[in-house]
Amino acid sequence: MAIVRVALDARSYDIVIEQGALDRAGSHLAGYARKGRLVVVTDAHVAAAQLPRLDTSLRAANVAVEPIILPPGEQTKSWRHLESLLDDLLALEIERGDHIVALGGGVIGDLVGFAASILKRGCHFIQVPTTLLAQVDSSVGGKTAINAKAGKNLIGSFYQPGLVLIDPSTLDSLPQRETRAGYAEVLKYGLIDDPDFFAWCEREGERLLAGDPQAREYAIERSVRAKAAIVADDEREMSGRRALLNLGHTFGHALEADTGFSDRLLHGEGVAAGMALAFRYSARLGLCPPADAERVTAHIKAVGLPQDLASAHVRADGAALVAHMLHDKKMAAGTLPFLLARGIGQTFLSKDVALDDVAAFLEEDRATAGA
Ligand SMILES: NC(=O)c1ccc[n+]([C@@H]2O[C@H](COP(=O)([O-])OP(=O)(O)OC[C@H]3O[C@@H](n4cnc5c(N)ncnc54)[C@H](O)[C@@H]3O)[C@@H](O)[C@H]2O)c1
Ligand SMILES: O=C(O)C(=O)C[C@@H](O)[C@H](O)[C@H](O)COP(=O)(O)O
Ligand SMILES: [Zn+2]
Repeated sequence: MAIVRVALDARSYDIVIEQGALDRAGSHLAGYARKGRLVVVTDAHVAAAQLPRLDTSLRAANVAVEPIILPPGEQTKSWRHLESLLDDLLALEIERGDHIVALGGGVIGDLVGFAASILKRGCHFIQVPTTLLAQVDSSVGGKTAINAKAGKNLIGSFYQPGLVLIDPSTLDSLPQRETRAGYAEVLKYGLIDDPDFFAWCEREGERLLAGDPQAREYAIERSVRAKAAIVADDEREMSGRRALLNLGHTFGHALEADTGFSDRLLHGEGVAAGMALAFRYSARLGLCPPADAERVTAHIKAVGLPQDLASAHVRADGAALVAHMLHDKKMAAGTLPFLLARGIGQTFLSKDVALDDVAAFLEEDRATAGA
């Protein structure tokens, strides 16, 4: 078992990583139950694959689980589902002191975190992430959100959980495509500022994707340690440090928006293509050695993730994709700070990017990839 602390003064909390933790949920979570019950919000896939483990363990500790089961998928991060979730929580007479458990991937974590942050002006919540993406990224750091017509994650809050309980064995039931998408956010930590970790991913990534328990636990712990340190330093993305976690996301969110947030392109797939594009754009600007951009592109392709517009199945032109980027939350005074790289492990926030140049690059990149 490993415990990583997210140090945020009164909002500090632990991330517990333990193989089989769901089967010991009684000992981890019973202390958070009021009147012998815990409300657990999950989606239909996770309810089938993992909820019984949590339920059995909590029942043995005399805690009844009150489940709220939502439809799976990105479309659930919406006003409609937020409203019905809030109504369901109120019907269960949730009090401000109660803890709501988010059992699932990033969709459930982001939605439940946002609901908890506004219900009765703030109830406690606990993250029990069940996808690789949620275990290495979304369950940590307190970004909560739903999507709006105008774009991704545009309505939300910073609201930290009280505990993150990670059981890597929940990934045994995760579809391979979802594991691969989550791997993009693992790679991200190496590309931001940890070139040794990127090299580890090049050597051991296939073992991690194949479900090797040691590789999985190593990658989860190394990722959450990296994220916890960044969040402790810049909780609300004010200093620029936390913005590094957005590597590949300005491109990625625009690609996701182009697909209408459908399952044609998962978040992690958009981020994978977005990181490869960010490295190639950095190389085109003369900032990054072309060999590094090629290495990043090659690894992303080798693990079966999209690395350009064609492999992300995006047909929109550069200008249309840039129009989506105008909704990015980093936009300030009419300019969009962009995550670029001077090399692998050397990501930085640039304020010198012209969006018409980004549009031109996207068209060139599409033509080069097709050539
Ligand atoms: N808040 C943050 O810091 C942050 C960080 C990264 C991503 N995100 C958000 O996270 C979302 C993506 O999260 P995700 O990739 O976890 O997707 P997801 O929550 O949609 O889960 C992916 C799919 O896997 C299923 N699933 C989950 N766990 C399972 C399990 N153990 N066994 C079987 N099936 C399982 C789900 O039902 C779903 O169909 C996006 O909306 C993204 O914006 C947020
Ligand atoms: O935690 C962060 O900070 C991140 O940026 C993590 C990202 O992986 C995540 O997708 C996040 O939701 C994107 O944030 P946004 O502010 O661009 O919506
Ligand atoms: Zn992300």
